Amino acid sequence: MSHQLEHLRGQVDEINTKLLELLSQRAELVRAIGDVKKKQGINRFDPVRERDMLDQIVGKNPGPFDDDTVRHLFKQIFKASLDLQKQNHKKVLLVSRKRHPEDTVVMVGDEPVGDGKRTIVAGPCSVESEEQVRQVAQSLKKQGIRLLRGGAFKPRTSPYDFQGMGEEGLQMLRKAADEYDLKVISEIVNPSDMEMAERYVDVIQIGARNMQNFELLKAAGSVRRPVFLKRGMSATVEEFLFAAEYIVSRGNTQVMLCERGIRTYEKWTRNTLDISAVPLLKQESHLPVFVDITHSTGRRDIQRPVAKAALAAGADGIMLEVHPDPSVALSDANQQIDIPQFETFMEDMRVTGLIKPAKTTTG
Ligand SMILES: O=C(O)C(=O)C[C@]1(C(=O)O)C=C[C@@H](O)C=C1
Repeated sequence: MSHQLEHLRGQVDEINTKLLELLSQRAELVRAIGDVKKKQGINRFDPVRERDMLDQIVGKNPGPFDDDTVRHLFKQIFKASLDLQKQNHKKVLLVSRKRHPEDTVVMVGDEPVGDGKRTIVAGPCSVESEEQVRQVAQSLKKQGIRLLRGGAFKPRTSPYDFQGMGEEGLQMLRKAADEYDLKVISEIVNPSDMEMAERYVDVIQIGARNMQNFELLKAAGSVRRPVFLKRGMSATVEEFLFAAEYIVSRGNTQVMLCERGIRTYEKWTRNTLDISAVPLLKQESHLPVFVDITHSTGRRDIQRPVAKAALAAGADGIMLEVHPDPSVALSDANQQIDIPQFETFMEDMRVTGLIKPAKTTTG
């Protein structure tokens, strides 16, 4: 490099440093302005002030930059300043990892979830009979799985479809779970049912259709049971986290998140599994993250690779539907797997090393 070029660059370096110092000083002042504005309830963005400043600056423009370029450069500074003011006042959510860097381990009775081992939640879409639930519970026990799911209150698209067995269904789930030392997870759709649900279930599920039912979320925030919150079918990841915040901000910190596919134009799957939501949720939040492989795909033939993808992407667990005879199921007959298929599925998961071998084989 010639001496002359070196010298000129040296001068530019010095100016860069000065500019940065000045920009940082400006940023501190702007931050302080932001605080004052917040206290006084004034809008952060002030186009009139920006226009005045630009006019003043351009009026003093000595060149060689033309006025438009100067305007553009300063507009970038105003924009960055505005962002800084916003950042300063953006509330850090309770569900955020910024607030709580360690993973939350949710205790479902004596069963930890989110502690590093992968958790499987399985069971029929709907509770249909004592025998049906019992058969599935027995199969879970054989696989060393502790969390039994089953729908008793079914929010269905059509009002003419099976609506679930209600409290009687919860009783059946409890009975089967107690027989095989399992934990019950079931969806509650009405805030006034929370108290009743606490008698039968170990985990309250909030379904996709209710993810933004704020009264239900508040009610779930007040119960002494962990909550399994499913992502709404059209909810953004941010909206999903805000829904979880509703629960946690009411005092219930035991929340698990479940990605269950979102609605897109794709028709070959029931929903589109948003696999990127898994690492995003793990990054942004400290709560355990699940993937519902049944609802996200709506088909049996791709459940295994999807389960593997979910676990490889960092999910703490997966949820799937198992029915003794799916072809006669009262809901979601096309997507549930039967018990032999479930056993093969579990075997495959173990071979990959993603799921640990079953501890218990009795029952
Ligand atoms: O002066 C203000 O009210 C500010 O908030 C500061 C500032 C700036 O960067 O100068 C930032 C954003 C507003 O749109 C206008 C000006």
